[in-house]
This record gives sequence, structure tokens and C-alpha cells, in this order.
Amino acid sequence: MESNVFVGVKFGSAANAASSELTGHMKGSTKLPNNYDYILMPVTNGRYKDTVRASFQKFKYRQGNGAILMDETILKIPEPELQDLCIPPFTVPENEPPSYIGLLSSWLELESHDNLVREMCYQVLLNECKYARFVGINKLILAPPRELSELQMYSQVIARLLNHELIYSTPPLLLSISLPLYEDSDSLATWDLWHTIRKLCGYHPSLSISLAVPRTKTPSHVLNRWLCEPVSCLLISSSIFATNQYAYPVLHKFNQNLIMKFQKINGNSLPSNNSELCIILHGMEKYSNRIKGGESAYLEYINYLLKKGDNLSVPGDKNSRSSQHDNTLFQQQQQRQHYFDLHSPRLMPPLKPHSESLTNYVYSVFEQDSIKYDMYQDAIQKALHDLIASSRSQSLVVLIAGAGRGPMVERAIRASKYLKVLDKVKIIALEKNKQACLYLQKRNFDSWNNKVQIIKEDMRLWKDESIKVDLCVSELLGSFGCNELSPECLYTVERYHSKTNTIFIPQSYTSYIAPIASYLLHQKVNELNKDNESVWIMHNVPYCILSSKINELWTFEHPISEFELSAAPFIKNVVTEFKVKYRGEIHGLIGFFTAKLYNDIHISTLPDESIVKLLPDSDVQGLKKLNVSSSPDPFMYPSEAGVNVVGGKYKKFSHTPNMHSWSPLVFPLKEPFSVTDDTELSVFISRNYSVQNRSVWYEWSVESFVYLLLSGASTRRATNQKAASQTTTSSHKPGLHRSGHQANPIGLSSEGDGAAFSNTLPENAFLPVHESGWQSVNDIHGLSNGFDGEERPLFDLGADDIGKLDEEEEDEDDEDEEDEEDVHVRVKTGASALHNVNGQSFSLQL
Ligand SMILES: C[S@@+](CC[C@H](N)C(=O)[O-])C[C@H]1O[C@@H](n2cnc3c(N)ncnc32)[C@H](O)[C@@H]1O
Repeated sequence: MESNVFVGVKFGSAANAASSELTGHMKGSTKLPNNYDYILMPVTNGRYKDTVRASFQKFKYRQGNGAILMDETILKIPEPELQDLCIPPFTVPENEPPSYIGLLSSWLELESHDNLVREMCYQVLLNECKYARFVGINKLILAPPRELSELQMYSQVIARLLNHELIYSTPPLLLSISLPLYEDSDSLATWDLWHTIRKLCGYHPSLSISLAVPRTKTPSHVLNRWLCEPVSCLLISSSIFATNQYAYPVLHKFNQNLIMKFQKINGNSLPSNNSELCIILHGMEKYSNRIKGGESAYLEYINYLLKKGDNLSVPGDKNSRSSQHDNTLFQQQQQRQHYFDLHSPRLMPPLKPHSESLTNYVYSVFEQDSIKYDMYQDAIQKALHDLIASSRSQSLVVLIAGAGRGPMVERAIRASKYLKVLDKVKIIALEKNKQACLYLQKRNFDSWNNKVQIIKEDMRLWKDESIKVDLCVSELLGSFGCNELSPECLYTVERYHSKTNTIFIPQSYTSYIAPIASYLLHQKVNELNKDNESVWIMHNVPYCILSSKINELWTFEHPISEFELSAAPFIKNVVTEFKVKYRGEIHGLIGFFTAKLYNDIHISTLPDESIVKLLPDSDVQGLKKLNVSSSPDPFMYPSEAGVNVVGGKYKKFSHTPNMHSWSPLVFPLKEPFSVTDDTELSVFISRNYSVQNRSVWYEWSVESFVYLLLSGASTRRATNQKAASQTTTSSHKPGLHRSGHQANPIGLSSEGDGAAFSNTLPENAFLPVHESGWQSVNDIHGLSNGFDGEERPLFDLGADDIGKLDEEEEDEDDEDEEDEEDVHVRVKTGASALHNVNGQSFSLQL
């Protein structure tokens, strides 16, 4: 292994090759390539196939002739003999030989409707797996289904295999189904196939995929989808190579890029065993005489690409291929372990620094993020500069709220020194963690000349109103911005210790979410207690954002605005809508944040090149009401939003380069949530606060909709259905759903025959007003407001709206009369449970 990715080669011919060739290799006459990490080889050969066929036919014959005795009714396929094997029962030599990846028999008909054939298939696979485990092979590649309409049959055999203890006992074997990565006809067709099989197999952790890389360019949505699936091997045929000007084999730029992306993920989507990716080359013998360098040129080229990828994806990492050869084996193992620890994918419970004390180790990890502190220092410097320029006072008070071991104190001192105002600045370090305070005391004595006043206190209880600060610097931000209680903590500082012109760093922070597919997230959450609906920090867990945008949710500002204070300031409830263009399965909602430290200095954890759907801010809404418009600027920062943002609903964001303090937060869904192409996803998310329990928590749920197009002829029906379908979207409009249904008096024939007790009544026998079932129910509960089809809130404080509703409805009715055009009907296709109700799985104690 020269890279973080393994390279293998397919050796010899297929499973049904003449057994003599393979036994030749077993006798040692065929030389195995030793410059690869893996050799892909069929477990058994054509001879075994013949043996199985003979045994099966014999059984069938005896069964047909009634010659089978009662205790013989079970088919028993013999295990392979020595001559039936391609992979020899090898011994492990000292100098790390190439290992084997086994190819399971591809001639089997797993989809057969004949139960006996499927039983035979199952036994053959089991026999091959048994042998593989014995010789120490832990990765086995399975042929794809032959009959796409019979996936249930195919999957049943595989599911049986996966649930045999031979596969799942430790160390588990990894089965990998080979599939094309992409087909032109339907970009997600092969993903669909894989998704159906793994669903039928219950998301078994021992099931993975081997993808055949295409010659053509893979669309980014397909590539991104596969990057978060458990891909164990990339199959690279010599036929996808081109030749460069020197006649050496090379891959097209888009396939270089594809390999690099897989290398970066490097099997992180796989469950922890067998978690590295392997690139398998095959078919080189076909074209080797047409290219320079012969067969080995392909390997050299792949090694060259991987080396390049190593350097890019793990900058300066000692495990990268360039330095490996200089180290001893022991050092290499240590470095590998270090690399693994740093990069291994995991879910971690979010930190709760307000209610729990951080450890020395956690502080030391934070402090390695020099980029974050550089940004803060820049912000402090600019804020101090502005304060000095605007203040007549001779001294300034700078508070570091939640000082930890003091990195921000240090940066405040450096900024003051730079501005040559250190003697004018009084610095207070406020920290509730007693152990961290010891560290602060030592640093104050050793490095800060006892200039810093250290206050050991919880800032929510710190109410010494004699101290008013000019600048309050804090870093109480979680991966979702507000999830470490920054709003609540800073509010007390604001209330008791601020002046009218106190500057807060950060000035504001904003949270964002997007729906994601993440196979590993689903696996890991499943491994935990099923009832656990906690949020998690996702570290290096591959995911794919399924929506076209990431949505902005809410912002907290400091000082908090009068408007916010007048409402419940820390509680948020948002329903936000996403467009999902390509079908998929949602496993959770991923959360990011941006923070405006000071004026134009921002930090962001949003992924690079994210397109964010901005919230219309209140100013903008005000302007819209007044019909004021100005030129749209889709790439303006949301917190800069003012007049110019009108019409600009989207903005591009990137991650602050090299800042690594935060991995994203995830709100997992208990059950995977399937969506079709062109789905509209409605996400409800709330930040809740309980005075009784003194706690803050999040709740979330999702709903999906599709639009159906109804043509002119059926407009009237469509309009009715539209009303009905709207009932499904109205969870946040209380009352509306109760009156939307327009029941059709079906079953009541208009062909009355005049009989007094006939069941059939003429239509005109009813009063002209038609009451729906929902209205009837509302009537029972005293909720009905007549038959106007709309329910008004019982406590409608915006009373001036009354009357408008009727007008609007009348207008709508008029339109219905004239409108004979196509109508889009929004139909609900799915709804999840509400998660973490009352903070039962995760809450933050105040
Ligand atoms: C995320 S750490 C940041 C520490 C330090 N500023 C740094 O950058 O390394 C947050 C710090 O705030 C402290 N903290 C959290 N809530 C607090 C509160 N209510 N009162 C005082 N300190 C608090 C924690 O103990 C922790 O040291």
C-alpha cells in the first residue's frame, strides 16, 4: 500500500474459465502480481460449477422418481474440493503478500422462481463465504441481479446470507454488489437498484457496493449520491483510459476528479470494519500492446493519481504516500493510527459548556484552530479602533465572556498592543469552569503581568451592575450557532453590564439546515437505542445534501433588538421549504451556522459553494409592503441585508478556509424518509424553552409534497382537489384543515323513480348549501363559522383582516368560473414523526 487507498487487480479469467488454467496458478505455474495490494479472484472455478450442477440434477432426478427418502428431502450442495478452488488455501508469508478479494459465483440464478434453484444458489454462496472466512478473505464481490424486475427474489437470497452468523460474526465479512456507477438513460437507475436491494436487506452493515467507473462524465448529483454510500471498490476497466501524447494510458479529467473525491472519503461511508476503499484495475491485457509501458503503466498511473490525491486531501499528513517509505513500519503504523483517529467518521454528543465543565484536552483541541482566533483578533482590533474613535472616555472595559484557558484574552491583549492602547484597556476574563480559571490565573501571572481581572462566575448569575463593559467578546457558539446557549448567556451580560453603545463580538449568528442522505448516519443512529432522538455532531460522516439549497432559519443578534425582546426572544418556530430535484432517501437534517463577528468579519461552517435560501428579513418585508424595489443582489451577506437585498433571495457561501473547530450538527430522522423526483419538502424546526425545567431543546419533523398537473378539462375537479390537498399543508394554519374537504354526495343517484321510500334521491332534494364531513365535525365541536369553507382563529387579534377573507374567496370563485387552464395540485406524499418532543432525548440545561 502506497496510498491511503488500496489498489487491486483482477487476475486470470472469469469464474467459468477452464479449471486447468486456475489449477495451474494453484500449482504455482502462473505468477501472481505482487505490486498490488489486492488480487481479485473467483473463489471457485468452473469445475465447482459442474459439481454443483451434477449434484443438483441428481437430487432433482431422485425427487422426480420418488427415490428420495424422507430424511433426504433437503438439498445438500457439496463444499468445494481442492480442485474446485481458484484461491488456494495459502499461508501468509512474512513480507506482506497481496491479499485476496473473492468473486462469488456469478453463474447463479438468484432470481429464479424455482425455490430449489434459489436454495442451491444460497448454499453455493454460503460454501464460498465459508471458505473465504477460513483463508482470511474479508471482502467478497457479488454479481448484480440479472432480472431487474425480480429484485425481491435476488435480495431474499442475499438477505439470508447476510443474516447467517458466518457473515456477521466478528470480524464480519463484507459483501459487495457490483454495479455500474452511472447509466445515461436514467441517471439514478443503478442507485435505485442498489437502494432497493439494501432496503430489502434491512440496511445490513455487511452489504456494500463495488462501482464500475464509466467512460463518460458522471453528473455531479449522481457522484455526490454515491460518495455517501458504502462503496468498497471502484472497478476501473482499461477501456475507460485514453492515451496521452506519449502514448501512456491516462484517465479523463472528470474521472481523475471522481477518483480524488472517492479517495477523500476513502471508505468513510462503510461500517468500521474493512473501511478502506480499493481501486481494482481489470482488462489491461486487452490493450497493453497499444499503449506505452505495457500493463504496468496502468498501475503506475493510478499510483500517481493517488499520490497526488494524498497530498491534496491530507496536507502535510505524515501518512501520505510521499513520506511513507522513509519511516519504519512501527512509525507507519503509529501514523496510520493517528490518521485514523483524526479522520474516522463518528457521531459525537454535542458539548454543553454551559452546564458541564470542558476538559483540558477539549480546550487544547479548540486552541489549535488558529484561523478562528485570527478572525476574532481582527474583529477585536476593529471594534477597539471604532470605540476609541467614538468614545470620549479615557479607558475601555473589555469582557471576555467564557474565557476558557484564555486564548481570546491573549488575542485581546495582542489587538490592544497593536493599537497601542493596552494601558487604556481594562480586561476582564469571566469563566465559570473552576479548573479553567486556575489555568487563567497561571497565565495571568506568567504572561499577562496580572493585567487581567479574573471573575469566577456563571455569567447568567453575574449581576454586579457596577461593572459596565464597552466590548464583550465571547465564543459560546455550537455547530448550529445557538446550540450552546449563547443567546441566553449573553442576554444577562446585556441586561446588567452593557451600555447603549456596547459592542458584542459576535454581533450576530445565524443557523441553517438542509435535508441529507447519509447511509452511515442511519447505520450509526440505528446502532444506538432506537428511541434516542438526540441531535449529534457529525464528524467526517459522509453525507449528500438532497435539496437544491440550504435554508437560512433564524438569527440571534447582540444587543438583542427591542422587537425581539417584545416577543419570546429565545423561542423559534420555523417551517421552511426545500426543493428536492432527484429522488432519494432522507436520513436527517444537517445544521450549520455563520457568525458576524464584527461588521465585515464573518465566520462560516457552511460547505464551500453552498447556495443559501435567505430569510426575508423584517426590513425587506417592510419594503415589500411599501412596494419599494431596488436592484437585487443575490450574493449579499444576510446580516448586511438592508434595502439592497430586496429581490435577492439567494446567496453563495463558503466555509471559512482552514477553520476546523466545528463539524456540522445533525437532526436525525428515526425512519428513513423517501422522496421522489421533484419533491417539495417542508421542514418544521423549533427552538423551545421551558421555564419550569430551565431547559432549551429543538424539535423537528418533515413533510413531502409533489405537484400533479391536471389539464384544463378537469380544472374544476382539480380546483376542488387543490382545496383538499391544501388541507395537507395547513398544519400551521389551525382550523383550515377542518373545513377544506368538499365531500361529494357519491352513491346518491339522480335517477329517482318517485317511490316514497326509495334510497335514491334526486340531487335537487338537498338544500343548496353543501356541508362537508369536516364542517359537520366542526359543527359538533362548535368550531364552525358557517359554510364559507374557511375557519377563522378563535382569538383573532388582527381583527382588521376580517372581511378580507370573504373578498379573497369571492375573487377565487370568480377565477374558478373562468379558468379552464392547467392546474397544479399539491399532494402530500409523506410525513415524519415530530422528533425530540419536550426535549426527551436531548436538551440543554440553563
Ligand atoms: C466554547 S468555550 C470557548 C472558550 C475560549 N473562549 C476559547 O476560545 O477557547 C466556551 C467557554 O465558555 C464557558 N461558559 C459557558 N457558559 C458559561 C456561563 N454561563 N458563564 C461563564 N462561562 C461560561 C465555558 O466554561 C467555556 O470555557
